[in-house]
Amino acid sequence: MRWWRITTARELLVTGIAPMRVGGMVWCVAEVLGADELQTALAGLDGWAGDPSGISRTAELASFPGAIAVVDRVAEVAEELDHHPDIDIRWRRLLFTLSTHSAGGVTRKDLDLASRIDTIIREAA
Ligand SMILES: C[C@H](O)[C@H](O)[C@H]1CNC2=NC(N)=NC(=O)C2=N1
Repeated sequence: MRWWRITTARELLVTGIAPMRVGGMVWCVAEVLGADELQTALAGLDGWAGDPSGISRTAELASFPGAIAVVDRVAEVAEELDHHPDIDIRWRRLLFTLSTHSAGGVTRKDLDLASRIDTIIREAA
């Protein structure tokens, strides 16, 4: 479990946990999802599978430069969200693995990032 300082309304939406105001700042806990909650959430994503310890999906792009362009775009989003995927690159095939390292498992932050990765892959196809 880990406390996140919330600076935007969007971040609040992502944690899905009741915010707490402490010393003029807003904080939320990033909590590892339960197995059932996770499976329900995975059904709304494109090709992700896994368990509360981590989720992953692959993507095959048309070319190696095409795959690297996707990685580049994912890097931008990861910086924006301050949440970073593990990425395995093999020619034009990518494997993304997500978990919240500080929480020790999959949280809403991973679901949010997964959905953003889906959009990037869809746009690249
Ligand atoms: C300080 C900063 O918020 C943390 O180091 C962030 C950066 N990106 C991260 N990404 C992931 N996947 N898990 C984390 O716990 C994490 N922590």
